[in-house]
Amino acid sequence: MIRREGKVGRGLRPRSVVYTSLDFLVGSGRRKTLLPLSPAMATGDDGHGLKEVLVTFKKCLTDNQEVLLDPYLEGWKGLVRFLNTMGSIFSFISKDVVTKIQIMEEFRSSERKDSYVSLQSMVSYELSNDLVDLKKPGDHPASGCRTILRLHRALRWLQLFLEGLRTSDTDSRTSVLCTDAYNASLANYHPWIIRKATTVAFYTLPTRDAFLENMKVGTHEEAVEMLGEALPSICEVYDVTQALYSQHNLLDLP
Ligand SMILES: CCCCCCCCCCCCC/C=C/[C@@H](O)[C@H](COP(=O)(O)O)NC(=O)CCCCCCCCCCCCCCC
Repeated sequence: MIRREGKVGRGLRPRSVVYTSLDFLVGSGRRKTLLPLSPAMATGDDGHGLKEVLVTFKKCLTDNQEVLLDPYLEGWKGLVRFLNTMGSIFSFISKDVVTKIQIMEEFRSSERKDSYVSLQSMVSYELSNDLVDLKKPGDHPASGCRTILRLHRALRWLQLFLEGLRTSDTDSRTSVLCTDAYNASLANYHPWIIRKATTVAFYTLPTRDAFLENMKVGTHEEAVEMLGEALPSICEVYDVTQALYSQHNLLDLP
């Protein structure tokens, strides 16, 4: 049983994250139907630790600095599995990520799949074919460019949170680390209601020690060491994507 830091988590009954139309749907609201998840993705119980997940981001970058979409999505799927072990209060967040992963996977299995091999090829293909709503929502509400932008902003949160976790004292509160990382990144793009729900969910996060254990990487020291090894590739993927989006003026897509 994971020990919780705040009051909100007490008395929570674990339930597997199974998406139904009755669940609180957050996000664009453009896709109301979610495809069923594999049991591992739904419960988070795949027996793997966070190391394997974070290492996946290493595989994203090619020698010529292209970000490959398949490992990028694999990394996100692993993060969703991990998030699902944190309790059902986070299901509104994992649902949103799953929806975005599914949008991207559909591109990767469409007849235009070759245009979505990397973020660079996706940007080039979607822009040259006018497939992106640049100023306001229009005919392309779920373009690859805007969908990846949402995940890209979340990757910044992950980077800041993991760095906080890595460098903090043993008695630091994960809810504070998480809130600080959120306020410095994603919160700037979320409306009040999402910020509120998110901050409440953060209060249920386990203690730093329990969190490190849940990563299944070995001792706390080993977990911290692993974060130090994994973070540079996450930062690199973030920086390359940021430069790509900045170069094409895509950082504010609606
Ligand atoms: C471990 C605690 C996890 C805390 C997660 C912190 C991130 C909080 C994000 C809150 C998102 C709320 C849900 C809805 C968001 C959408 O409105 C919004 C905009 O999308 P739209 O333009 O299509 O409408 N979506 C987004 O901004 C994307 C959010 C993606 C959140 C990804 C969170 C991944 C969490 C992975 C946890 C893994 C932790 C590992 C650490 C060791």
